[in-house]
Order: sequence, then structure tokens, then C-alpha cells
Amino acid sequence: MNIQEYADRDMLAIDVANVLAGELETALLHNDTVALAVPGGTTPGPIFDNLCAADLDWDRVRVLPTDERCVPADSDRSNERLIRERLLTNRAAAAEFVPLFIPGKSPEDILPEIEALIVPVLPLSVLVLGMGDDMHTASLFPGMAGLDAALDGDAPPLTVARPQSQPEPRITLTAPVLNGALSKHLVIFGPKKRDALERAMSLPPEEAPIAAVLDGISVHWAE
Ligand SMILES: O=C1O[C@H](COP(=O)(O)O)[C@@H](O)[C@H](O)[C@H]1O
Repeated sequence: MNIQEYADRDMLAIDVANVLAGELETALLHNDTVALAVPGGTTPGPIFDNLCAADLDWDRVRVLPTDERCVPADSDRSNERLIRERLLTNRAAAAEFVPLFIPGKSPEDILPEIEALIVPVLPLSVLVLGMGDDMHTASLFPGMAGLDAALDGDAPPLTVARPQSQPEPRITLTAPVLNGALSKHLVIFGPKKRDALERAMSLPPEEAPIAAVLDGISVHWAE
């Protein structure tokens, strides 16, 4: 794991977007299509605002969320909504979005359909993760039912998460898909998350799920 510190959040957003664009460009040299998985939540918006302008063959890029909250796509809690509004715009409007949730059915019922969409785009070429103060990443939450199975190296690519701390169920990529990415980045802001990450390093992944994906990851941090 390598931790890069930035002077401020704006600098981080510009630099990380450049790194991601460079990695996507390289991946596109070697593949007809490439997959970029990105988080939702409050952290990645400024990176998306920069990345969406990158001069890439976006029509060969498949963009998917690392996890989705099972809410309507127009909800302000929808990760899809954030990605569509902040990333799939400008030049990146040509990219194809691959959803992790389709409203109207229960998450368990929709899972086979979503898996059939996701499996063909794997492995991920580029992965960006966020992390909560509680050390969850994607929607792999400490203490949630099914966490051990989702962290297992033989886990199916997706699982339904019902974290007690959250208002809605989630669908999330599992540890083997996250760890199968050719390039992995974690973006965190503020001292609380920095402390949480440092604590996670000495905790088992069942208590600190972020610990399951730190091998070979580039961490980007700004105050
Ligand atoms: O719920 C979620 O939380 C994490 C962290 O979000 P943040 O708001 O603290 O940046 C995020 O990475 C994940 O995609 C999201 O669904």
C-alpha cells in the first residue's frame, strides 16, 4: 500500500483524475473495452468532474459502481445518479453505464440479472474505492450478515448487503472482484478517515472490511 498526500482536495481531484485517465488510456491500448468501477457517496464527485473531460475512447469504457444503494435512480442517495450526473457527462457521456440495481424488484430477485451484466465486463481494469469512517468499503460493512462470504476468495461477484447502520439494502461487488482489478485506488478525505485506515491495517477484515483490499492499492488522501 502506498499513501499519497495532497495539498488540498482540489489538487487531489485533478491529480487522481489524471492518473485514472492515464491508466484507462493504457488499458484501452490492449483491450477492445475496459471496465472502470467507481464509488458513490460524498467523496468522488470532484474527481468525476475532472475525469469526465479526459480525451479517451469513452465509447469503449464500461463504468459501474462499486456498490449501489437499492433506491430509485433519481434518489439523491443513488450512486448511479451521482455517476451519471458527475462522470457520464462531457466526453465521458459516451461511456456505457452498467448498473448494480434495477428498481422495482427485490435486490435478491434482481441479483442473477445484474450478475449477467457484470460478469462479461470483468476483470476491472481500474478500480476506485471510497471508505467510510467505520472502515466499510464498497458496501462491505463491518459486522453485516454475509460479510465473511463476501470476503472469501471464492465469493460470487456480487452480494446483497443489509447493513444495520444503513437505511436501505445494497448490492455490492465482493472482495475477489475488487482484488481482481488491474489497478486499485482508495480516495479518502480528512483526519478521521486517515485514522480509520491506519487502525484498519492491524484489524481483521471482518472488523475492518477495507483491510481485505489494501494489498497493492494506491491511497490518495487530503485533509
Ligand atoms: O455508502 C457508501 O459509502 C462509501 C463511503 O462514502 P463517503 O460518503 O464517506 O465518501 C462509498 O465509497 C460507497 O460507494 C457508498 O455507497
